[in-house]
Amino acid sequence: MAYFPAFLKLDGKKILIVGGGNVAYEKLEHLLDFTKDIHIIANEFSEEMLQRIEEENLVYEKRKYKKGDIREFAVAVVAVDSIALQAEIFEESKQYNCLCNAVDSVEYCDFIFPSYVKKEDLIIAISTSGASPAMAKHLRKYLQKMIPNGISEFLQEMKKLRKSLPKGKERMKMLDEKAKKYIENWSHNER
Ligand SMILES: C[C@@]1(CC(=O)O)C2=NC(=C\c3[nH]c(c(CCC(=O)O)c3CC(=O)O)Cc3[nH]c(c(CC(=O)O)c3CCC(=O)O)/C=C3\N/C(=C\2)[C@@H](CCC(=O)O)[C@]3(C)CC(=O)O)/[C@H]1CCC(=O)O
Ligand SMILES: NC(=O)c1ccc[n+]([C@@H]2O[C@H](COP(=O)([O-])OP(=O)(O)OC[C@H]3O[C@@H](n4cnc5c(N)ncnc54)[C@H](O)[C@@H]3O)[C@@H](O)[C@H]2O)c1
Repeated sequence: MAYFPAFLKLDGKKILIVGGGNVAYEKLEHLLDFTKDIHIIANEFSEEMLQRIEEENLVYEKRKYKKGDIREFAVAVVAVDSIALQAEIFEESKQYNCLCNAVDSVEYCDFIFPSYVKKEDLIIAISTSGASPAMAKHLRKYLQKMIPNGISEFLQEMKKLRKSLPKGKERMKMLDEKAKKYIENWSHNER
């Protein structure tokens, strides 16, 4: 079965990253675009990871993962170089209703990280269902070049209009035409 694309609300949800290497750093960077409530446990941390942790004032522990560590977390990202530990934490996560992502095997993932383009309110998520993360990355770069930066202001304007005008067919028609026109003029909009 394919993955269901959903946008997860992280407010009030505690995130645990296990691992302090290159992949943990990439996952941390992506999570930081959406939440600061991140706790990290690893027996070794890379320099860049430690620097980012300090910049963001995150809680971290330099030690081995131990059973039960995920208890208080809503989401766990297991970025360690051991498939056995990824499997173990995934199994454990079921006991605590914790959503788990394991970086080496979709078998041990409740969800996978998409590649994404983010321009304030606009978020476009891309997934290849794990078939080719490299392809997801290049498709992201392609879309990033295509979408004008001005889209953030355009979305703000649309948001204001939606709030200020009364609900109904007329508002729907007007918003639909404005959005259609914006995309038709894509090439004239500032990149
Ligand atoms: C999109 C992105 C988001 C992010 O990380 O936030 C992401 N991987 C990215 C990059 C990337 N990852 C890898 C390469 C090397 C080239 C290649 O293998 O293609 C590159 C490219 C690079 O780094 O240049 C290697 C790799 N990745 C996974 C495995 C394990 C396996 O497949 O078995 C291995 C093999 C390890 C090995 O054996 O060496 C697994 C996963 N990686 C996913 C996400 C999930 C599926 C996403 C999907 O396809 O829908 C999934 C299933 C789980 C997860 O991580 O959640 C991010 C791009 C962000 C961006 O730039 O936009
Ligand atoms: N999903 C992806 O996007 C992706 C991309 C490339 C590689 N990978 C896979 O990700 C894995 C990690 O790669 P990396 O380059 O970050 O490795 P790394 O060796 O740089 O980092 C591994 C980290 O795991 C920590 N660790 C290991 N056992 C631990 C334990 N018991 N308790 C706490 N921490 C522990 C280490 O201290 C270290 O910080 C590899 O197995 C690789 O195949 C995934």
